[in-house]
Amino acid sequence: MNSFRGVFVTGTDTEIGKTLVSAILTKAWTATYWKPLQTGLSDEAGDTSTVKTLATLPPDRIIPPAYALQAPLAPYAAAALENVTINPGRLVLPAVKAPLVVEGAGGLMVPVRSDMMMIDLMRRLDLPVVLVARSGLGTINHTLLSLEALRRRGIPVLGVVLSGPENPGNARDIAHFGNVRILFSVPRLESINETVVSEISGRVPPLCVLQQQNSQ
Ligand SMILES: Nc1ncnc2c1ncn2[C@@H]1O[C@H](COP(=O)(O)OP(=O)(O)OP(=O)(O)O)[C@@H](O)[C@H]1O
Ligand SMILES: C[C@H](N)[C@H](N)CCCCCC(=O)O
Ligand SMILES: [Mg+2]
Repeated sequence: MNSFRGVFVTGTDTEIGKTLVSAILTKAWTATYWKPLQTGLSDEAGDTSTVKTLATLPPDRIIPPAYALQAPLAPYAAAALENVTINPGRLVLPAVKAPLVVEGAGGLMVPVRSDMMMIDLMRRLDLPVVLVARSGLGTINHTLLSLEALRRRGIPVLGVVLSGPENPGNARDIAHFGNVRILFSVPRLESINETVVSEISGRVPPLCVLQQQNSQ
């Protein structure tokens, strides 16, 4: 496992807060950010520009997407609409010194190719996973299902980040039943900017500490 190479940020859903969490982690670990598969550019500026702004990243700490597609769909469907073939050879870890924060698109079982789901890409990149989940009702099921899918494939999980209003009961039960660390929580934010990202990043444990804890 490329343990010290960084993490793969996935989530229990799309629009769950992966980009915000990726910005927080990139800031906290002075990491390099990469969103290999960006879709939905017809609707949004893209996660790369969001993270660049929120984490105040210099250009050399951003890797452009391998694929930047228009339709707000899974990469497999968005690529088909543009007659683009997603080449696995372009979905390999870039050779950078800093730790990488790699962000997926949507959740784990999102089609990338007819023979590849997002979870298969996580396996190929061989990075430990940070799983972003909602904090509220319904999240226990979604989170435990995601953890089961990851563990069945031998994909190490660094921990879970809960996004939304504080919910100590759900945090406790996810940690217990999922046998997983809650890395930190992101409250429901009125405004999202560099200051907030910097403040929350101060609560993130160092990457090397998390990976040492994971290897014990
Ligand atoms: N804690 C939060 N408080 C308030 N708004 C949030 C929070 N987290 C995320 N958002 C907002 O919710 C929307 C979706 O979040 P985000 O883009 O991070 O989702 P995502 O999981 O990265 O989605 P995708 O699968 O497209 O990458 C964004 O407008 C974001 O600013
Ligand atoms: C467009 C969206 N914001 C993401 N980039 C892609 C999400 C794909 C979700 C597919 C699915 O689970 O139904
Ligand atoms: Mg995102």
